Amino acid sequence: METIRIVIAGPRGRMGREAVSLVQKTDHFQLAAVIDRKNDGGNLADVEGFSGIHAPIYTDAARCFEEIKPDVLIDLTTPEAGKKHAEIALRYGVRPVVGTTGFTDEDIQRLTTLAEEKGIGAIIAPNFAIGAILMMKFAQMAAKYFPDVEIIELHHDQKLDAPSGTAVKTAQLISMVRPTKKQGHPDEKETLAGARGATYDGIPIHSVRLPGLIAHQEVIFGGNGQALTIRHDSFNRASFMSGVKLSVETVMKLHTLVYGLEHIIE
Ligand SMILES: NC(=O)C1=CN([C@@H]2O[C@H](COP(=O)(O)OP(=O)(O)OC[C@H]3O[C@@H](n4cnc5c(N)ncnc54)[C@H](O)[C@@H]3O)[C@@H](O)[C@H]2O)C=CC1
Ligand SMILES: O=C(O)C1=N[C@H](C(=O)O)C[C@H](O)C1
Repeated sequence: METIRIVIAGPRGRMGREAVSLVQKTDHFQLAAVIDRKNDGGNLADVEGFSGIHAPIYTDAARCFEEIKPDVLIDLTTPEAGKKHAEIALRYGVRPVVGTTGFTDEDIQRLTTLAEEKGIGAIIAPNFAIGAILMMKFAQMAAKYFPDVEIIELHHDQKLDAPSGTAVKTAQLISMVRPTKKQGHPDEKETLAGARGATYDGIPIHSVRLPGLIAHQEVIFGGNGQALTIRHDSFNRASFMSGVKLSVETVMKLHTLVYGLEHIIE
């Protein structure tokens, strides 16, 4: 198998650390460089917690891609940085695998157009965990029979974006198979603003943020005299890594942008 040269943006973050470790232990992956907010010009090996892992550090994505010419960028940063990095990567012919969430439909459309112009692959994956992909697929299946649904996503309290990328993606998949409808009583009123949550195409989404949590989601369907709950839990960030590995391998064979691993995991 040919070696895939990878740049990781956000290596010191919770997900970035796992990704560095994944690349280190995968024979056909090579950590070519990292993009970090600090330590420009330094080496990852000199950063606490990365002893023995040699990779040049860049704060400027464009300069990194120009000098390193990697095959793939794995971005695990913040919504603002992730959008910028993905766009610069595509402009330099580097295939982005974006785990960072908080992208709007317009962001995804812009990156899709750019990937098409460049004729190279890109993946935006709101969730890399296989169980989460299945949860979303099962939810889409169930929505054909249970059109009334609410999503509750629960995450650690350091998360920047709400609702989660996974919750938005779940709502998008559900709205593909059910007609738009207003749920609840037609005359319902919130006596406390936000009580009924955010809505995506009429689907309420509720975001919980608490210390101690990692990443969890329930999709609750209500029907006549019955309810169906589909739940997924990530108890650690290693749960996302098989999806990161698959995405890096797959993006090398793509010529367009894929949004969501449900298109890859059949
Ligand atoms: N797709 C998936 O399966 C998953 C996605 N995520 C997403 O991944 C992203 C990162 O999550 P965490 O690791 O928990 O966050 P974190 O806050 O632990 O890490 C983010 C890292 O990005 C770095 N960063 C910020 N701006 C930067 C810039 N301009 N250049 C380089 N580095 C920069 C920060 O210094 C930090 O080290 C979030 O958007 C989160 O929603 C998280 C878990 C799973
Ligand atoms: O920030 C996180 O932690 C996670 N973010 C992703 C999301 O927004 O859906 C994926 C997972 O839920 C963990």
